[in-house]
Amino acid sequence: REWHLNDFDMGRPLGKGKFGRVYMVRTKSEPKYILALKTLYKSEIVQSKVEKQIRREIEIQQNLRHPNVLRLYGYFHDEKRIFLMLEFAGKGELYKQLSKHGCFTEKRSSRYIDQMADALMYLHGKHVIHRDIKPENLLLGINGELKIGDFGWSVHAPGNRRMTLCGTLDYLPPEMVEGKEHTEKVDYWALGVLTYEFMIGNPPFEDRNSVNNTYRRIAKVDLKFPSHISTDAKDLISKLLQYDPQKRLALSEVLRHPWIVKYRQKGVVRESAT
Ligand SMILES: O=C(Cc1cc(-c2ccc3c(-c4nc5ccccc5[nH]4)n[nH]c3c2)n[nH]1)Nc1cccc(F)c1
Repeated sequence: REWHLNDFDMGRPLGKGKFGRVYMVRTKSEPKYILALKTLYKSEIVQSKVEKQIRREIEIQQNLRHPNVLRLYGYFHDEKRIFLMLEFAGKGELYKQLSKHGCFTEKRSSRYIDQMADALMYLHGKHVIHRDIKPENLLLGINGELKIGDFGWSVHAPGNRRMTLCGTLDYLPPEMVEGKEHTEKVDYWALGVLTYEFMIGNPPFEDRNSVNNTYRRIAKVDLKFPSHISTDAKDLISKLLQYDPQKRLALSEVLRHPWIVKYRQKGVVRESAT
């Protein structure tokens, strides 16, 4: 069906995404749905020459259905703007929780990584590489479930698009730092970085003062753990942060890893990844 801006009651702003703002809105007609309406300005999209990327992101996200992937229900536009009807995530942005707590407990981190691995298995099953996994792109549903919210850099595998290195380098694997061909295995590396950051509060190869040194530390896999990290957690992270993409632990193995299994919510039935 065709949607228009006047189908919605406007709520409060939820955040400033890239290229535009996101508002909490509700449909006027029954059943009243709450969703996150993202506005993208056509002028900005044209100026930044990202039209193709936005089209790809819409096309990818519209066809994804997974409990840990934020839904894109549809979109519409007027002469100046494009409007995206995105799923409303009841508990907001994960990185705000991470900065509020500093870091998460092993149990909370393990449950998030369990959900991430499930979502990534689903995406890779559709030959979608995310390529931009980081706390800023994750949202939390009303029951605290994790939702991957952004596909700005996802491509159909295998990708080797030269990407402008905007944003953090912390999640880049060696093969992308070295501009080599990359596959879905870049997401395995990022999953390792994410696990580390959830538990320690900062990414493993970060050097706040020098971008070059972050590159160097990534290429060297210069991985150090604080003493309080459990052996199981260190084992999983080390098996994901392997220089050689082929050596990285497969997602199916992540889902069976002791550090993931021991914290898995009892009685939670996992929808088998289709
Ligand atoms: O730009 C994004 C990603 C994106 C998602 C969001 C976003 C931001 C916030 C929310 C929220 C939300 N819930 C909250 C609850 C409390 C406080 C804040 C909250 N934000 N729910 N859903 C959201 C979605 N901003 N940007 N997707 C996109 C872009 C272009 C094309 C396309 F198909 C998708």
